[in-house]
Amino acid sequence: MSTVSIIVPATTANLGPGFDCIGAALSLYNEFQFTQINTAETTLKINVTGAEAERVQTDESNLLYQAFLKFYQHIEKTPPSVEIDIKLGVPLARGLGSSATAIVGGLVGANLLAGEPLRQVEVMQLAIEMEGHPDNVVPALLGGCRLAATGLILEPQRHRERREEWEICNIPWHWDVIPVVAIPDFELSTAEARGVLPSEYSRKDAIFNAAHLGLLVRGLESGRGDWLRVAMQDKIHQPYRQSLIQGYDPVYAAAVNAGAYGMVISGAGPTLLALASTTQAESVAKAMESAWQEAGVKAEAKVLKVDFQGARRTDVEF
Ligand SMILES: Nc1ncnc2c1ncn2[C@@H]1O[C@H](COP(=O)(O)OP(=O)(O)OP(=O)(O)O)[C@@H](O)[C@H]1O
Ligand SMILES: N[C@@H](CCO)C(=O)O
Repeated sequence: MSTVSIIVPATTANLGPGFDCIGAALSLYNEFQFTQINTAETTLKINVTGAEAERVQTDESNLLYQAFLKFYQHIEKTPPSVEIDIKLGVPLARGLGSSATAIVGGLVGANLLAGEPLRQVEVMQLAIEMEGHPDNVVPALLGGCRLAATGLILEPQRHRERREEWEICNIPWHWDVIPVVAIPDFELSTAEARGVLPSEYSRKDAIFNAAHLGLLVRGLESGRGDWLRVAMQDKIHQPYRQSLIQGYDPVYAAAVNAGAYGMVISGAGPTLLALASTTQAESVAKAMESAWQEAGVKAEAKVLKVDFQGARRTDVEF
């Protein structure tokens, strides 16, 4: 009987101007344990613990198990019978990549149980295909802050039109840029938050986001607050989603007045992410939590760290 235990970090996607292309892994974790059971027919048992455990499916529709099945389908092998233990540490539908932890966790767990027939880049490709955008699953798998660009590779010599490949680059994160998340007690599904976005944008908005994403990358790398203050703005998703998050404006004002470089929606929300210096992070967290409570919303603010390791085994010492 084989068992593998892994943890997968939460992630915050977009970081303002990097819609669907940049994200960072954070020090909040979901834990997954897979125990292979030797039985004739394929059976499944899923146990879920932690806050909101009752919200996670325990049958074959479970997203972690769906990723597990996708892996075995990809390697053209019959999936083994398995008992899965899920310990939740990442809140659901809050913009912290809970679905990405399930997709990455299912694929990584299956790869480990199967003796690692796939390389990490192949697992990453399957994860992006499942989620539909790279900015949560890539940092959840690899750790750190990651920028993903898809290059359409022309292969004229083979008369094949295009092969889409992802180019992933690590974005160095300065030690004095601290992620502060304020997690409200209401939810906003990614599907709903994507549904309010326009399908086309002006050239002016496209140029605005291109410039601000470049400045964001340099600001994260250098720790320069003057660059981050300007960089954390967006024309692609924030203007359409802010109204879905009750209290956005007062929480933004409180965060900046408490010394944050800036504040954005974490992923598709409703969690709000502020970036602050080490000395300001705690006061920014308190200010965001108080502002939301004054707006009538119960929220919990946490000063986190960037997780630079990504999904990893916890049952063996390396
Ligand atoms: N740890 C988990 N294990 C198994 N399934 C999960 C887990 N987390 C989320 N899911 C499932 O993934 C699906 C989407 O979850 P959720 O609503 O949290 O994702 P979302 O809308 O993408 O929001 P976010 O990714 O910001 O958390 C739901 O069916 C949920 O049950
Ligand atoms: N880029 C995605 C992230 C979802 O977590 C969105 O904002 O819809």
